[in-house]
Amino acid sequence: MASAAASSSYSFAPTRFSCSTSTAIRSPSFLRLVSNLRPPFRRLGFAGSAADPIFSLHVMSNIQSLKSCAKAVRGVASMAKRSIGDLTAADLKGKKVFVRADLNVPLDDNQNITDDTRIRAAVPTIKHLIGNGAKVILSSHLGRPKGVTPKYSLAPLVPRLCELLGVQVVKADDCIGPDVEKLVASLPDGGVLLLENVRFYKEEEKNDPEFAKKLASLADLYVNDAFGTAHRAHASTEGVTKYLKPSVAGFLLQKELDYLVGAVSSPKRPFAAIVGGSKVSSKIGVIESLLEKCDILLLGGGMIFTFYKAQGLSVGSSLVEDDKLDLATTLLKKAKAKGVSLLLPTDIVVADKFAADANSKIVPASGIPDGWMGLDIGPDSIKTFSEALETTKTVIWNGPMGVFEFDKFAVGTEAVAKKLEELSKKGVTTIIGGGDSVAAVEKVGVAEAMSHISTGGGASLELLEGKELPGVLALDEATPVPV
Ligand SMILES: Nc1ncnc2c1ncn2[C@@H]1O[C@H](COP(=O)(O)OP(=O)(O)O)[C@@H](O)[C@H]1O
Ligand SMILES: O=C(OP(=O)(O)O)[C@H](O)COP(=O)(O)O
Repeated sequence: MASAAASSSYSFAPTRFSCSTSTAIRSPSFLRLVSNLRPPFRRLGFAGSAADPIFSLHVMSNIQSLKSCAKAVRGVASMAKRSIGDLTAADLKGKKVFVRADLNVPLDDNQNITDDTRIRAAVPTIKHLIGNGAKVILSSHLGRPKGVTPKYSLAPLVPRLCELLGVQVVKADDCIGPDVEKLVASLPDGGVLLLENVRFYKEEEKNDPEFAKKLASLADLYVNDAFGTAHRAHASTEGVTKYLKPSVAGFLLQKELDYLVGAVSSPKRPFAAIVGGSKVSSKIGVIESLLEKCDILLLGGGMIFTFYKAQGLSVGSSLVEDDKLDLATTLLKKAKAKGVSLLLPTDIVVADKFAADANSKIVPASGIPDGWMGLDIGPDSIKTFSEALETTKTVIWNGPMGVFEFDKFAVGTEAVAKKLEELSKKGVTTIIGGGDSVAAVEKVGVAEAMSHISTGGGASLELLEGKELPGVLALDEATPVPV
């Protein structure tokens, strides 16, 4: 399992080259390869910005240099998935495109969007389709409804979508059926129709073929940009691809794969991974997989106490998984055997109870008193971790260093977030692998600085574990690179 990501069947290789073709490529590794080419073999035009890095690199180059790039990239990634950038304007003009996005955003009690990150992340793909005169049929789930549930309607998303896209978005009351078909038929080129929550049908999560066929019948081609749901084999993420060709990746999905597979599989070194969060059991796969690739592994969060106990230290009333002590020992041995520098915190902030107003003190890792629980890493550990990260070129972070929801125990997590901001500004590739780490960098206000922040918690975890995502696997394979 550990090396699965490196040899994954979906990845970031450029999909086709020809002497006269302008090929859109989005891949940090590819950018590095191309930037290493000497002029006159390099003529590059960039679109996008570091702050909104849907990298779009248009390479118009000498065929010989493209062949050498292709060869080198193929050495890293075996098979690529076809992406929206591979479709020409003629492929899109006037076509009905079924776009599966993950617009599963948090709403408050008044149905106001409290974080629109996922909507903003879906915009580049939709705008590209609008700009090329396609008719966009936009689909998503929201929450986990059991049947039709007004609270989970996608209606509250319409104003924000209109605002971000700069066009009128028509909202359907269903996602299949005659009324939807009529709305699709009246959609102008460049128009956007938002279907109702696809999970209002139980057939969606069952990946029911008949339901998938009904969704597919609405459109001419399929774009999957729902990275956050790509680990689900549902009708709108997987089943539909059997009935709609071409089925390609959107810009967001492509970018997530570029970073979480591409940059992690062939990182600029030294490559450091920071793994935290609550339990070892939820991160075993990630740690094992990253041990195959990284040079430095920094561990924090609740999981460290299982490692300490495995080494014979007292952990007081800290979170421990007693059934994972052998595993912790195995992971420590594996790191040693692989020459990975695995660092555990040397000091801990302990609390007398699990509460925001708990009494706290800093103790060495070997001196956790009975009745006290470790809720954050201490200042010495922050210093050691910061120094270890100083010379890195790529850093991936998954899981907070402590109970960052309580301000008193958020110091370690915030220090790591700030260190990553500093490194990012120096050109280090910084990847935040979804989940609570995203909340942490947002809380600290350093999200903008990061190279990539994943929009999928579960999906990014599965990718980092080296698992293949059904929503990605189902997409068309890219045309092999002619060399
Ligand atoms: N020392 C600790 N003791 C108990 N819980 C912790 C500790 N450190 C971190 N946590 C908790 O871990 C949770 C996040 O864990 P996890 O879901 O594994 O991370 P992520 O969502 O980033 O993948 C947070 O709610 C945080 O409070
Ligand atoms: O929010 C999501 O996942 P995440 O909480 O793991 O990031 C996705 O929209 C997937 O939702 P699901 O876990 O209900 O399939």
